Amino acid sequence: MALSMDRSASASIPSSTADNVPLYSLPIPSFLGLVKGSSLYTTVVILFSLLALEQAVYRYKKRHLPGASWTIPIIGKFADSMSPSMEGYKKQWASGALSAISVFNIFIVMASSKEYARKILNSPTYAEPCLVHSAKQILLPDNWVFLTGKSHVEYRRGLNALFTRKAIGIYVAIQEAICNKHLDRWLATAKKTSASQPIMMTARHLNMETSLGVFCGSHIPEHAADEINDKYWAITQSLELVNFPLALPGTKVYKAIQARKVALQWLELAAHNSKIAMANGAQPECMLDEWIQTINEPGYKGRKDFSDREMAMVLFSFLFASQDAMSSGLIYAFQHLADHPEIMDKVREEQDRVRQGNFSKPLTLELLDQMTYLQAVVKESLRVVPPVLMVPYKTTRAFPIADDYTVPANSMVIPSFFLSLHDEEVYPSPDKFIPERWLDPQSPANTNPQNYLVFGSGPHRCIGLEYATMNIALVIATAAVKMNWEHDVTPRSYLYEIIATVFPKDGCYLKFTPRSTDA
Ligand code: HEM
Repeated sequence: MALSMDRSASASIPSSTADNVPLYSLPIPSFLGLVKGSSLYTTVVILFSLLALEQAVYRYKKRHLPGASWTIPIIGKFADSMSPSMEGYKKQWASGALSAISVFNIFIVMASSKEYARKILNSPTYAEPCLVHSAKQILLPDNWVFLTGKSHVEYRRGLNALFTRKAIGIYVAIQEAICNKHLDRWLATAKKTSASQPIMMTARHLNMETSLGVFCGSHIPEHAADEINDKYWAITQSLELVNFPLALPGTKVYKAIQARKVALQWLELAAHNSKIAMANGAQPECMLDEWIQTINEPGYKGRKDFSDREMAMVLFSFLFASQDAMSSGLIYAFQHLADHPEIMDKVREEQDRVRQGNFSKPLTLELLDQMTYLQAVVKESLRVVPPVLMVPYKTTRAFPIADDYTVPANSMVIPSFFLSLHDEEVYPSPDKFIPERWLDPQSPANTNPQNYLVFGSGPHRCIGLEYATMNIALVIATAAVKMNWEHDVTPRSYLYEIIATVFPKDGCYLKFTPRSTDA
C-alpha cells in the first residue's frame, strides 16, 4: 500500500473532501446510533476514519491531475484493470498528458504524452521499471531483471555479448530451420480443411521453439520445447496488473509458478550441457554456447562464475520478456500483410531480387540486411500496433515530472508508447500501415527516432530489439516465399485483446495455401 505521504511532493493536503464538505462535518449515518457505545461502534468509526483517510491521501497525491475526484474504497479501479480495453486506455490518455487513478491503494499516474513517456523512461534516479506484482513470484526475486541502478547497468553490459551481430548471425540458421518446420506444419494443417484457422497459438508455438532453439540449441530436446510451450500460457495469463495476492493452488500465479519450474529445469540442464560441450571444444551454435565462449576468452575481464541456475534464470527472463511481445508482433505482421496485398507484392518482389530466385539457399544476416523493404514492413507493423502499449514504472523518490506536478514516491507511473507511435506530426496518417515512410532517410519518421518507443527507451530499453526485428523479418520472408495467406476478417479482427501484450481479439484467422516459386 502506498499510503506514506511524501513531504517533498509539491502537493498539499486538501482541507476538505469532494464537494467541499469538511471531513469533520460528515454526517454520521443514523444506523450507527444503534451500535453506539459498543465495540462495534468503535470498529465502525475506525473503519470510516480509514476510508476517509484513503480518500484524503488519494486527493492529496492527485492534486489537480485529471481523474476521478474520489477513489472506490479499497479496490479503486480494480474492475477496469481486470478487463483492460484499448478504448478505456485511450479515454484515460485523452484525459490529460498526466492523469491519476488508484488501484488497491496503489496511486498510479498515467503519462500519455511522448515527452512525459520519455522522461519517465530516462530518469533512473526517480523511477525504475516495476513489473506486475506476480512477476517477482514467477521470475524469482533474485533474477537480474530486478536489479536497479549501477548493478543493473553492469549486469546488462555482460549480457550484451549475447546480442552482438556475430552472435545474432549464428542464430539465423536455427531460426530458419525451425521456421520452415512450423510453416510446413501450418500448410499441412491447412490442406486438411477449407476453413481458416486462428494463428494465435500456432504463432506462439513457433516463437517458443525458435526462442528455445536460439537460446539452447541442441542442448534442449525438442519435446522439452513442446512441454514448456504447453505450460507457458499459464504464465501469460498470470500477468495481470493486480492478482490474487497469495499463490494458492488453483490460482493463476500458482499455475504460472509450476510452469516456470518446468522451464527452469530444462534451461538449467541446457546450461549444464552447453558448458560440457564448450569445454570439449565444440563451436558455438546457440546463445548459451556464445555466452560460455565469451566468458572463457583470454581477454575477458567480467564475471565468470555463472551457475547453471543463474544462466537458466537469465534465459528465462528473455523468454518472459519476449514470448508475448514477439508473438504479438508476428501475428500483426501476418495480419497487416494479408490486409495489404499491394505491400505483400513488394515484399515478394524484394525476396526475388535479393535471393535471385534461389530460395533454398540459406538465409544469412547479410541477405536480411539487403531486404530494406521487409525491414520497413516490420518496423511499421510494430509501430501501428505496438505489442507493448505501456510499461509500468515505480517512483523510488518524489519525481518532479512537470513544473506544476511532482509524482509522490512509491507511486506507479505508466508511460504510454501508443500516442508517441501514433503522433500525427511524425507519422502522417498514423493509423495507416505505410512501410514507405521508413524508406526516405529524411522522412519525419526517420528523423525523429526518439518517437519510436516500441522497445522503450533509456537504461531498460529492450536488450533483444535487433534480434526481435530480425526474427519477425525472417519469418515473414520465409512465409512470403513459401505460401499465400488470406485473412478471414471477423467482427473482432480489429479489436484488441490485451493480455500483457496486444492481440487481435479473434486470434487472426488465416487461410494458408502453398505458393509455387518456380515461375
Ligand atoms: C517484438 C518483440 C519485442 C518487443 C516489442 C519488446 C519490447 C520491450 C519493451 C517495451 C521493454 C521495456 C523497455 C523500457 O522499460 O524502456 C523491453 C525490455 C526487455 N526486453 Fe524486450 N521486446 C521484444 C523482444 C524481446 C526479445 C526477443 C528479448 C530477448 C531475447 C527481449 C528481452 C528484453 C529484456 C531482457 C528487457 C528488460 C531490459 C532491462 O530491464 O534492462 N525482448 N522489451
